[in-house]
Amino acid sequence: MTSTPPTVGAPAAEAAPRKQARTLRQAWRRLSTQPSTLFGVVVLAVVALCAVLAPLIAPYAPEATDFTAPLSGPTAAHPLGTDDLGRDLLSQLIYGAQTALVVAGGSVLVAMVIGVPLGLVLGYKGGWYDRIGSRGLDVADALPGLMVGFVVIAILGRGMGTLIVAIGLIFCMNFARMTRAITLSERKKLYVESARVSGLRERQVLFGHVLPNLAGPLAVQGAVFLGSAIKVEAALSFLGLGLGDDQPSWGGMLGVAAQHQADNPFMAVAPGVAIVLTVLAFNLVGDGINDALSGRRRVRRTKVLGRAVPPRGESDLTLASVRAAAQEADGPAPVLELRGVTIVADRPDGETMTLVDDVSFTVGRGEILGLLGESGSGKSMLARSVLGLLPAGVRVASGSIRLQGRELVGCDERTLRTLRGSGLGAVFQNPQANLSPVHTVGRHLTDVLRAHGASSRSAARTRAAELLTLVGVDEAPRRLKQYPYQFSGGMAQRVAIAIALAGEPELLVLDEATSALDVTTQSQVLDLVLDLRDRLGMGIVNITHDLGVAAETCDRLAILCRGDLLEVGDVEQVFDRPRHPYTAALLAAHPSADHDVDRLPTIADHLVVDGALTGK
Ligand SMILES: Nc1ncnc2c1ncn2[C@@H]1O[C@H](COP(=O)(O)OP(=O)(O)OP(=O)(O)O)[C@@H](O)[C@H]1O
Repeated sequence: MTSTPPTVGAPAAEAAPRKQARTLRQAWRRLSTQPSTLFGVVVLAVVALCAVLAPLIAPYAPEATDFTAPLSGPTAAHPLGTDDLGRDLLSQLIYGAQTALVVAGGSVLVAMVIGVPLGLVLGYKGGWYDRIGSRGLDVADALPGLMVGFVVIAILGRGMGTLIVAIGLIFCMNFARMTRAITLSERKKLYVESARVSGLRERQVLFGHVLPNLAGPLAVQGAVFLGSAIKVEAALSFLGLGLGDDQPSWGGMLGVAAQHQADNPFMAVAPGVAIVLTVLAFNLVGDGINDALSGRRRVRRTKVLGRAVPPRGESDLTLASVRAAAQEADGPAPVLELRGVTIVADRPDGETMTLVDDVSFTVGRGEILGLLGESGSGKSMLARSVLGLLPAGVRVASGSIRLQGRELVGCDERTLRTLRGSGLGAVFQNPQANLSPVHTVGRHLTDVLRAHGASSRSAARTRAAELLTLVGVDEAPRRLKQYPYQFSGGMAQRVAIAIALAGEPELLVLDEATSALDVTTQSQVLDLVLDLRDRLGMGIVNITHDLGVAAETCDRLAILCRGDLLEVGDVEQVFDRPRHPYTAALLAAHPSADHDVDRLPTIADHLVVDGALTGK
């Protein structure tokens, strides 16, 4: 192996405990500067203590009646007075905390159990599932919550379980909506695509990778709905539809107080204050969690790519000759074979827009083919068509994509899944975004290894450590326990490569895999790729903007421009004797330290391309 494992990961790992301590300190500092959240936490702690210690601290049993002192008002024996049956209001208030927390916790759990999986599936599947499901959510949401509660109680009868189910049903649509909305954006993230590409089942991707990333927003929503559930429970109990008279609840206490409003107005104060304070506390804590999470949210780096001037001019090459040359250059048994692939986007007006036009090339075993072209030339669409990850509304309109002779176009998701990971591996641009932040590196690797047949968790863990070592990560057993943030960019990209290799793929797709790394790390990762190619003999498609990366790593280059394949050739030929003027212009536009120029060259300065050739 030619690459020397960089040492950048080690200091990053050593810094992890310091980072965790810093995060806790920051969280505490944030909390201490939020007195409202502190207030909420204290109130909830008091309510929880009352609920847990009720049998110890309540002066009487909640149902104990003192017929000598009904509606007594505050006295030494009954500090908050008694109700119409002589039951001690302080004891009822304390035991009512149990009811409030159990009903609130239970109903939010029911709402989550129904709503979260529903939202996950709608958001992840998209398309018709989402359209029909979202309309269903709209209809369910339009029903007044209390009416839903009345119907459930009418069917199931009064009781704690019924109340929990009724309130859970009222809130489940909110959880479904929120989960759907977040999943819609999460599913486009690289870590989800990486998990799919590595061959994990849809269920594993959804519940193992997407769901843990919803934990923050769900915690905020859960806290707020705990408060709302207490309000609904109080309202139903107040109306006499909640718990039986023998079960203490704050809403029930309010209901009794309302009947004696004229002769004993004091009765409503204690349960009213308890409800208001507890609901307020849940909301304040929810806000606090939200603020803490937003404070931790990372600013993601987005790459802004300029679009070069469109090609114009003349050339002696024709697209037909390039396509023929691309096919002639084929080796005897290509791993990947694209024939006449045309990718289109469906427009809302029913028309289609061609993104990639009639592209053919092959990648041989042990060969690295570079896909070069400006931003928007169709490199990623081609790679995604191979991986079966084209975005919604974009499809392969014609042509054939064969992986080891197996046709991928028109393949169903199940077949694609078995191919991904075992036949195919992919590494994307941003190494940290490739990995779910809530799972350890070991979990990432073992999930994929289990999906590809590792016999047991311990076998998967052993193989995971071997893979980490293979990609140059030292102290693999220890690093398996660490989270992606504890890895430097270069180390995280090595982990992403290890995951891509877990299924021993025949073809590896690198989509700008080194663009986000600094020059030194980039060079180390490229060395690793070359080394792995030599040792494992897989074919590699390397998508890049970087001519230096292409020259250093690729055997052949395919030049794309506006969806057309302009030229395919050996790397020396393309660099030394470009056949197409656009290729020459692209190479000439590469900034060089040797040139003493006022203005960097652009493609427009050099370009002479025949309109017929580009087809535009
Ligand atoms: N979801 C989409 N729907 C419709 N068109 C799209 C979609 N995504 C990309 N395109 C278009 O497809 C064309 C090819 O895009 P592609 O992402 O493959 O380019 P690229 O060469 O990979 O660019 P970059 O190097 O910037 O990633 C572009 O014109 C782009 O605007």
